[in-house]
Amino acid sequence: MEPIDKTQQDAQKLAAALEAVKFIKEGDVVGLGTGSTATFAIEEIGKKVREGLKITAAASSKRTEELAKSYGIEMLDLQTLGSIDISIDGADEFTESLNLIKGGGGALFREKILASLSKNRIIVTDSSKKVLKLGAFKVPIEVIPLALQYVVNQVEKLNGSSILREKNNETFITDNGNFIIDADFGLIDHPEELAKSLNQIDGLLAHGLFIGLTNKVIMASSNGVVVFE
Ligand SMILES: O=C[C@H](O)[C@H](O)[C@H](O)COP(=O)(O)O
Repeated sequence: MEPIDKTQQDAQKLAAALEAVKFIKEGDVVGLGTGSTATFAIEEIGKKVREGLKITAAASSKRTEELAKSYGIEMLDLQTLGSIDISIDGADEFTESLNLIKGGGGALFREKILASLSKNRIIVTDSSKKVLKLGAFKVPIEVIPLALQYVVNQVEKLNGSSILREKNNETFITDNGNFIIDADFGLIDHPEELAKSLNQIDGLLAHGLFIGLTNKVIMASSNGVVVFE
């Protein structure tokens, strides 16, 4: 991980986002991610739409939906979409094998659906997100409220300790009306196995381990833009 300050980080996020937007073609259905890096991409797409680019898009969160609409991007309903041509999203951590942790902003479930529907899945990041092993960033897990304690118990059986996410001293509620627990598994040696185990827990709607859901990571660094694929 490269140590960078906030200004450098924002410049890198912008550089990665601009690079990713170049992959969008006329007529594409575009999946729009959530978070500060995805926002740079959405702003750039909005600019291109105003210049005449014809695309439609689907959003991974209510925040993104509102933002995209404010830029004049024509939005489609994710619920009825059969496929997406290209999606651009951020990540909280990634490895060179293109495994990710996502969900720092709580949008992981819709982001996973969006990625699963997408033919070309691009992740945009600054250089602080690149790690050798996932897990320094706690794994966000969206939980149906009724199943909270059950899911916490099951996560403990997988050697994870959970914290219920709060925002402004209140329990954080996702766009889907659920809770998020942030689970600490330490550094994760086998993310595929952990993801499979988490998938089996009833009441767990989605976890932030994105395994095999990425085609390309575009990372900006102090040495320029690097693409992992
Ligand atoms: O739920 C939020 C998403 O997974 C974000 O893409 C992720 O947290 C990265 O956000 P940012 O670009 O703000 O670091």
